[in-house]
Amino acid sequence: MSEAFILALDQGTTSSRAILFNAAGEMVSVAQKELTQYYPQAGWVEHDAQEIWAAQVGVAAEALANARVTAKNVAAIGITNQRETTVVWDRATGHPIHRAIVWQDRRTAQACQKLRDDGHADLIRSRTGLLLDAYFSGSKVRWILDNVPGARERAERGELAFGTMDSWLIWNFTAGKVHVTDVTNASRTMLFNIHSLQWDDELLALLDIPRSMLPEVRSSSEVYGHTQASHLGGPIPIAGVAGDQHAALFGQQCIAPGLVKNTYGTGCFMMMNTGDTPIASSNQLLTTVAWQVGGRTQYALEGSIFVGGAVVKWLRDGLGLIRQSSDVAALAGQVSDNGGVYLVPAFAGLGAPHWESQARGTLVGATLGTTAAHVARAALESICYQTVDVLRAMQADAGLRLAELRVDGGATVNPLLMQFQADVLGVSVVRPRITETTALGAAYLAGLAVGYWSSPEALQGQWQMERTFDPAMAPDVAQRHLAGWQRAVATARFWATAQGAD
Ligand SMILES: Nc1ncnc2c1ncn2[C@@H]1O[C@H](COP(=O)(O)OP(=O)(O)O)[C@@H](O)[C@H]1O
Ligand SMILES: O=P(O)(O)OC[C@H](O)CO
Repeated sequence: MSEAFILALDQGTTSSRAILFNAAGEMVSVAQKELTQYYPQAGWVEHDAQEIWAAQVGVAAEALANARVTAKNVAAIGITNQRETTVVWDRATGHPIHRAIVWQDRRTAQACQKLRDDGHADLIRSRTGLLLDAYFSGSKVRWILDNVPGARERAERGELAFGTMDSWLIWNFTAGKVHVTDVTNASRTMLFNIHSLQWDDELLALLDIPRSMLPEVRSSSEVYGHTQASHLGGPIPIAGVAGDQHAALFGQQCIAPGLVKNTYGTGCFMMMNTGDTPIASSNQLLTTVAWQVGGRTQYALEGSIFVGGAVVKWLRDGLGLIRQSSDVAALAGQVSDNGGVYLVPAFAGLGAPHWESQARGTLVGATLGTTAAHVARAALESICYQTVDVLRAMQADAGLRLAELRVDGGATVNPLLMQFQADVLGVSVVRPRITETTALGAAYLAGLAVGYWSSPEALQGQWQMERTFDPAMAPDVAQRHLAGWQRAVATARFWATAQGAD
């Protein structure tokens, strides 16, 4: 038989990608399509689920065509996806009943506050490992049921299905025959008990969500179904599913307890493998399922930063300071430091470890001497400071000090960002040869399920370092920067609480 490949589908916040990998874990071809972002009101973010499906199947076909590979040479498909983003569709027609509500969307912040005021936060934390926040899918599903006319009645009659993007794509690839998700995506819904690995009836009752809407929960590495032949020219087993941050942890080979990765995409997501035991955080981090592979469930601690690389998109699209994202390094590089300017990019509230949902973007320290270059620098630095806050919380929870931080994601191409990250962390930042580790992780999960690779351990030789950024800043200078950042965060929090906020 001619060479076989694994196709990874990475359905991200800003784009849908398809990447074909060979047995050595090398990228053979890539196709990508940007997604439309809808901002119908301040704090709301939506996606068109039909556009996502069309884009995903389109890039999958393109990746195969680019490599002149046909479906019969694809051993399996692995799916990885932006997590929490919520779509509800009609089981009979397959049509979404509302645009997908994206993880960044804050429309349910008040509803979550009400649940907190009513004393439900501890129950949610103990069952799901999550903080009670609008970030997760649960309150978004409820919003759709409460706001789309007739939705609740239809859901109660069993006519509607809920899913995150993995479920939605599998449903479409299998023409509505398979309605599943995996444990990692389920663990981000605020409806899933991470200890029993089951949907939690008490939480479903609390959020008034009928169980009949929910997908069946499966492991992260098994055959869920086959693609309809019409989509990619032949049936292909879909054999791996994981939320993108979980897939990145797997792709970075962080398969042993204590290993940590940070992904710099739209947001920044740091995860530490904690092994077979879920660790409850004392520092406002999330406890989540890392993956379930070969009957073994591993857990992770996570620090979720809502605005990471998105701050660069904001410099480009919101402020018009740069024409393309890659221009940011040159603009920020025009000045040797931030000139006392700090930007807290709390555009969607602050995530870990602050969890201040009412915070908004805050620029402090500007003078008449402040230029666009200082703002660009402050924007890049904000990604790094947020990462320091999360890493400190994680080290405190785990009781260890990290030797190095493995990084990946779109923004890691920026050397200025990576060097400043090492400087303020005081820890080496290690960039692997393949920074598409999210897709690679999904490919691994799928390949393991169909015997394309024999075991997670057998993959370990594939991880290769491309470049290490060692700390080069004097510790007292780093401390001064971090102190400035802390004051800026305090200002953002004051702004949120003093106003009563909206
Ligand atoms: N040179 C750069 N410097 C910093 N950030 C960048 C650069 N190029 C792209 N980005 C940011 O990286 C993000 C895209 O990364 P990606 O991993 O594709 O994200 P996602 O999976 O969230 O869609 C965007 O937010 C973009 O602004
Ligand atoms: O699409 P990304 O890479 O920004 O990841 C989004 C996260 O999964 C949201 O929790």
